[in-house]
Amino acid sequence: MAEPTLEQLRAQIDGLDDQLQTLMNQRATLAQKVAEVKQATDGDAVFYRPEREAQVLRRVKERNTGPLDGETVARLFREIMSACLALEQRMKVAFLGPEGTFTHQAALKHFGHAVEAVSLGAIDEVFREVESGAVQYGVVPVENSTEGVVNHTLDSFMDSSLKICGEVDLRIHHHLLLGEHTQENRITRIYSHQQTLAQCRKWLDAHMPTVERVAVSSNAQAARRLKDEWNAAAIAGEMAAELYGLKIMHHNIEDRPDNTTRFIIIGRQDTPPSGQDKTSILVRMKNRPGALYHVLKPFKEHSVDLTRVESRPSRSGNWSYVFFIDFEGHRDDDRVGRVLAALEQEAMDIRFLGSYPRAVI
Ligand SMILES: O=C(O)C(=O)C[C@]1(C(=O)O)C=C[C@@H](O)C=C1
Repeated sequence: MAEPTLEQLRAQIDGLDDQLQTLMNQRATLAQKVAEVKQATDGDAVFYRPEREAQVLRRVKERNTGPLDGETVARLFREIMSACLALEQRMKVAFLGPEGTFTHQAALKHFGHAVEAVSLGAIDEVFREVESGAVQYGVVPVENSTEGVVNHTLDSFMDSSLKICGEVDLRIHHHLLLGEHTQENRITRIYSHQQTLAQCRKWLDAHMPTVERVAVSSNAQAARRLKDEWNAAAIAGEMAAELYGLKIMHHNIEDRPDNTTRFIIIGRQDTPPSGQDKTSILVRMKNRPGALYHVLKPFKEHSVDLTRVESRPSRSGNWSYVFFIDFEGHRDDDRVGRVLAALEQEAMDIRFLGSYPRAVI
């Protein structure tokens, strides 16, 4: 039989597109009905449901047979759900700005593009806006695989009652960016966030040892500066390059190719179990010998896997320590309940920061 012609193949694509569009609208109509049910059962209805979204996306990946890869199909479904949720409620999500930061990218990766993303200047402002209800959720960086924790975020939790309701992992690529008037051999200054400069230290030492490195408040801020400056370069990601119309002179100049940053989503509600969850807590201990041992023992005894332990001096006196701990499981799981009960006996104070679905995309 003869191969189908271009016209025939396109006619088949048109037919499938018609069906896809009808199905997407049917799905959206169901989401609107879900919104009515939520509103009927609760006057103060919560429309965004992180546990359900994680389950939907996991199912997408599990049933996928290709040729599109699971990650790609999940991203498409991410956008469909984002658009469906926007019909239920147009959500405002604050992030550590300015626009074009990796936190901005993380916010859109997690919520899709149908939310109103609100850029704020500092991590504690993001916390404040979520607390006041001016926005429903916030996105802040928490941990970087090269430089460790983002201290501002951990500190903000010490004074806040907000809950973690999700996490996002982002592969971070840094590029050397130039404005249109600057020649590479004329660069005298390089702007970037202090953590980014640290993450590209080896590349900078090898290729630009004499150029001054200037730390600014964010990579996007560094990119934005190039508009008004000559003989300067910035290190930032692709989104900042696009947003501020800059040339990428050198791609992927980060010292470690597996450089990832972890972000968290903060909100005001608790999240029910999704089946594959993590929990974060803050534990305050007396500064006595073996404090860390006493914190970790219950996890071993009840076979709960830790994913991160950070210790910080407490700000409320010299005699206590604060541990930020992430582990596998949900607060409603029996094993996790037993660990928390055991920690209650050991600690001066425990604060539950949230149980939330493990990142899916
Ligand atoms: O299942 C729900 O609760 C819905 O509102 C539907 C839906 C979806 O589009 O699948 C939309 C938003 C929620 O965050 C979760 C899922």
